Amino acid sequence: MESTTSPAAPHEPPHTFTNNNGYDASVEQEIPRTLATAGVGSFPASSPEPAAAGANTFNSIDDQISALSKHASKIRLDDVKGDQARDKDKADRATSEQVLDQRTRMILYQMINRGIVSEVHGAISTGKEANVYGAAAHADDFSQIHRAVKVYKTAILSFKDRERYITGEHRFKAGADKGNNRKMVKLWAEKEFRNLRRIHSAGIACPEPIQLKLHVLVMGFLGDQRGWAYPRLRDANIPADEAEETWNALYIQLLGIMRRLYQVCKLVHADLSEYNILYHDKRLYIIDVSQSVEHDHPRSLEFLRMDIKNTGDFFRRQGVDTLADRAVFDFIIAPEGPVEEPSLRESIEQLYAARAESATDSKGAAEQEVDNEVFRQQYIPQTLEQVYDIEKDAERIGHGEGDKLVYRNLLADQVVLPKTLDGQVSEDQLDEGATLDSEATSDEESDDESKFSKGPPRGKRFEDKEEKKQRKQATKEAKSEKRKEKMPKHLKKRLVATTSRKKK
Ligand SMILES: Nc1ncnc2c1ncn2[C@@H]1O[C@H](COP(=O)(O)OP(=O)(O)OP(=O)(O)O)[C@@H](O)[C@H]1O
Ligand SMILES: [Mg+2]
Repeated sequence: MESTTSPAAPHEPPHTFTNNNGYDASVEQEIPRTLATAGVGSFPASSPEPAAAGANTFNSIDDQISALSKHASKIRLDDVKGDQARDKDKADRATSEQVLDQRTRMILYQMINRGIVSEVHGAISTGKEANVYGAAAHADDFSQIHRAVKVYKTAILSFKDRERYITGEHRFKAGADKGNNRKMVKLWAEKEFRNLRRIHSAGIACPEPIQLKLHVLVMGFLGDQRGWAYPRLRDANIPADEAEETWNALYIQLLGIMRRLYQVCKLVHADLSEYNILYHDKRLYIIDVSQSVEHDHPRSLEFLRMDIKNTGDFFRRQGVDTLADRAVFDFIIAPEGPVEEPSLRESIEQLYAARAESATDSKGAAEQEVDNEVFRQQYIPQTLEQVYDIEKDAERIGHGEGDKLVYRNLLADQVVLPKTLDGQVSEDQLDEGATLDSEATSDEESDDESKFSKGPPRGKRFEDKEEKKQRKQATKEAKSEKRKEKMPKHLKKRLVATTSRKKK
């Protein structure tokens, strides 16, 4: 059994878990204490609904609260052991911070009621922005499985720092109210959920997104049967005798993931490091994707460069002979080339081979570091409008020096030139007033990811005013034409009734 005293220990489950048998008896005795923190008896007699709501509404909310409160004993957060081995400060903080507010509790009760989770227990991790709790659930065959519940903190200021990830992100255009913390946090949770869904469906190892309600996200648990979460890559316990080989392979695996993330999911992680990758059995799992941005984010390439630096630094510290940051960057954003394993791995191997053949190979580590530094300082334009001196760059291309441009790989890509990828119109464009309302989308949201597909520049702000007017007029006329052809309701009813009678 893994020991929690080792820095490489996975997160310890807070309760002894027996398959099909829930948690051991010692835990049950703690319930009264939890009930007290849950404040079950102290739910307001009536909910602070608008005055317009009638007495019936109050009653039904009361009924709902008392019905859901029966699940109070299934939330037991007192026992926080998860982080102790890894970070004592964090574990201390956990004890004071794990008390959930009433809104969060109600969301969890509702999820328990719907069977999304059957119990929520101690924190796997407590952080500045979110706590992640372990949870149990019943699988389709009634066996017990584990889930993870990420609860974003609604009363935090640190989300304000995140503004750089939002500005320019089209999915945040509607609904982002930077003055409203709760709303912002809800958007972050929603963003993480959507990103996870996209990453998961691209076959990249990550938690399976299961359910989202406001600031509470339920996902698949990355850990073993007994409820031990996999360690972060930073804490991975790799035996010394296979360290070199394993670290090299993991580095190559990660480059493949980054390219796939960029090309298939159209995302840049934007906080990728050994802290946001979990490790198990030679496999990397990508987590914490709430800040991940789309291609059209004005700083996505800058974030990509940062991800390359952070992960490269980590692997260099493990003794891996890494590729130059610029080579990795080019590999990830090149529109041509494979996006599937094992071809991804093969093309990385080719990069190593090409490096070995090239004249620059004689460069030592120090020189490579200089190259990396130059690359990190370089300005990366994201769109044509941002190109600093377009004439000069065009001249360089004319002189056959196009390959010196940082954005050369983007020249053929839709990121730079505002053209349609495949003529698809994105959902955003269809629905001007689209909001990222998780309440409306979480439960019933279809798996249709077309709203994320890249079309021409987002929004109708690129549209000419006159064109816009004409378009609106045309839509209006088309609608009124359609109305003319519409069969009056009473006639339609009669027709339906007679034809169905005939069938019988
Ligand atoms: N699906 C999961 N399964 C198992 N463990 C998880 C899962 N998701 C997260 N964790 C654990 O919880 C920790 C925190 O998760 P995450 O990185 O998503 O939160 P965070 O946004 O970084 O929180 P903060 O920034 O506030 O620390 C991770 O390092 C990982 O150990
Ligand atoms: Mg994290």
